[in-house]
Amino acid sequence: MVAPFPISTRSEKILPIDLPVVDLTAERSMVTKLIVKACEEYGFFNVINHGIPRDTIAEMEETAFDFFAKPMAQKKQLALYGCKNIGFNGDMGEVEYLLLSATPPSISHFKNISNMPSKFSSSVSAYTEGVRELACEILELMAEGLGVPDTWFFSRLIREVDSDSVLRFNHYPPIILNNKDCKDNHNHTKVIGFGEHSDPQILTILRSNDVGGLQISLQDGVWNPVAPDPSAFCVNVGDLLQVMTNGRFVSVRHRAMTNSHKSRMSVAYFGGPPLDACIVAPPVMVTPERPSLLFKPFTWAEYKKVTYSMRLGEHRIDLFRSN
Ligand SMILES: C=C1C[C@]23C[C@@]1(O)CC[C@H]2[C@@]12CC[C@H](O)[C@@](C)(C(=O)O1)[C@H]2[C@@H]3C(=O)O
Ligand SMILES: O=C(O)CCC(=O)C(=O)O
Ligand SMILES: [Fe+2]
Repeated sequence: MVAPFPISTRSEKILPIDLPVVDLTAERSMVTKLIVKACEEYGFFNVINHGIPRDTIAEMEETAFDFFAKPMAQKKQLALYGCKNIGFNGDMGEVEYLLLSATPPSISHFKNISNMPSKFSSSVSAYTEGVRELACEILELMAEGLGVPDTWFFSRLIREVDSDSVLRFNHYPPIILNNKDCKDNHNHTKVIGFGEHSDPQILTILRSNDVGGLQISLQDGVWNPVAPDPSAFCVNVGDLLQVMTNGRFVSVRHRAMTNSHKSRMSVAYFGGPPLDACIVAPPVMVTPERPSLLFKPFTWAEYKKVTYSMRLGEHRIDLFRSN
């Protein structure tokens, strides 16, 4: 019998890892070095002492849980709500979500969401402003660490009023499976909440509750579960940042698995540039190790169009490699 949910069936090795931890209050040159190393080796790192007030996070999380607890008929009235179908090309996962445009991150913007209490718009706005600022700060530290003379080179793109950023709330309800074939060798469920993919934008700032599920793939066929840390933000390099660093930073594939007993909730801010922004590495990223541009220049509109016409797990960045 075919299970009614996606289960990972390929033979896979599961190897838990600890992500690098970056303390934003540490000495600046140490922070920039650590970030650069983490982005080269893992494409992911955790940020602590990030400055976003605990209340801002707690309020956003509470309103999101309240929303997902509503009856299905009510949730489905909202065009921004999705359940099990991811994108428009047949991808499925054991997830329900809200997908909001995060540009511009102002209270008035989120007020336009019909049927939502004003508490939702104010808490989501405050959260979005916090994570956008955090993303900009991290992008400036990255530019500094890479020796890019204009330290606003990356952050400017998501600060622009017409930047194309997105906020996604993912809720993974618990799924209990008794069959031992549905567990990996670490006794985690093999039910896929959000399938394997890389994030297409510049930088992702992800936060989850204390339920694990995120796995990254540093090597083909190997999945590395990462422990959740609700007091930290998990930051990852998107495809565009890989292009703008001429391949020095890696946009690493990842996925989210469901838990057998607890609900996982994650909130991801995807910092994206304006649609007409030209994506190309600055001259300083062309070095003896990378003597030419690895990718052809393109606009975000061109890349986004390709991304949204493809399946979640496809390697879209390969289409833009220089010959
Ligand atoms: C299947 C798809 C969903 C997605 C658009 C796409 O065609 C391929 C990329 C997917 C992704 C992954 C990261 C983000 O969650 C997202 C919002 C994005 O920008 O690219 C999703 C897209 C989506 O859910 O619409
Ligand atoms: O829920 C998670 O931890 C990951 C979600 C994710 O990768 C995404 O929304 O792009
Ligand atoms: Fe992702």
